[in-house]
Amino acid sequence: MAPPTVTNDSNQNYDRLKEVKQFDESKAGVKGLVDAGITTIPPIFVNPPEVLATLKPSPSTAAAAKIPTIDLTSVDSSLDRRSAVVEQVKRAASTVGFFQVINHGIPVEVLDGAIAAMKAVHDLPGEVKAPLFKREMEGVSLLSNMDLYHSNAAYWRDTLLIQFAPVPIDPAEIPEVCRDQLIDYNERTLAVKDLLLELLSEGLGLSRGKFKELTFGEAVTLSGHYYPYCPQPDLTVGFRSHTDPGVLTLLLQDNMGGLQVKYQEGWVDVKPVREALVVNIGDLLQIISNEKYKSVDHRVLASNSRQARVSIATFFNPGAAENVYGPLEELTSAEDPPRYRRVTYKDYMHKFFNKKVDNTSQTDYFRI
Ligand SMILES: O=C(O)CCC(=O)C(=O)O
Ligand SMILES: [Fe+2]
Repeated sequence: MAPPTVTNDSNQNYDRLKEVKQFDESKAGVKGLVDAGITTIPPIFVNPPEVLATLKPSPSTAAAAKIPTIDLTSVDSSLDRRSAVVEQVKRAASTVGFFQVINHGIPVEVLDGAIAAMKAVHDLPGEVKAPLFKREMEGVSLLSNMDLYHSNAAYWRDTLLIQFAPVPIDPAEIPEVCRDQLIDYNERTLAVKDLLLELLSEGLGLSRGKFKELTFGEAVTLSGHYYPYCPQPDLTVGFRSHTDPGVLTLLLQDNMGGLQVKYQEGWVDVKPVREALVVNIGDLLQIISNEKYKSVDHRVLASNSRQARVSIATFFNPGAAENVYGPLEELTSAEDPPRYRRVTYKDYMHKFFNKKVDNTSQTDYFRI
């Protein structure tokens, strides 16, 4: 592995590595900085000018029309309903790459309980959280800036990561303030994930169980994000623009807003819809579908609202890191030859964690 690079193209006249280490070793995350009462953000968080230039609101953000809300009622009991929903899912997956689902079967109390529990963990006193801060993403960990030592700009967010599968988690590892709520939420998302994978598979003309055969969704990582108050939201981001590297992401967001999707030259807001789950296509689905489905760049803005934003992203990934994925034979032809080279899930993830903050999409690195 190449040695870590720790430069910030826009501001090199300070010791970035030293400041990055200091932040890392504080084991307090971004919330710790806010609790300490900072009024300007440390230079390691300042994003490159080409990114900052895109933070201004763009004129066309007619979000609702672009990011559809799909009603999952009766997809399991009516064939007509099912084929109508497959069409809607397929259309969203092959254009904007994002949609929201309602009537997904998870009770609203479970959704609200999960968000409240996640907020409660991040709001725990610093000394209680410090032992949870670690860089290894196994079991349960608190993490701020997973790519801290490789990236050229840090972002304004802390995350509680829980690796639920394929290796089962010992529940005792999960902090008590959120344990029951997150276990419950996680279990209930699995049925939604199974259904979505079937619908997406059907949308490509594949068998209902094709994605399951590919082990999609066997790995489950729950990421509880906390985006605290930021005194200078025009200099950094809540989370950098990226595509999700895996198969499929289910996202539960609170009502604060800030998630944006890059679509047709502009940034479109993913407006919070009560009781909905946001679904987005990951890079592996774009690759195996030979780009029939789109994994689209998205980001989260930093905000100077005093109320933190909380979201829970569940990443559904292949069951084994050694699995190799490329465009499926069924989905390529002489007229539509494979657009990507075959890659192990592990190598793909490695690239994700070492990507620079710039305006390129990660899938481009694997394009033929
Ligand atoms: O917090 C959000 O709304 C989005 C988070 C996200 O995109 C991610 O974790 O990959
Ligand atoms: Fe994402």
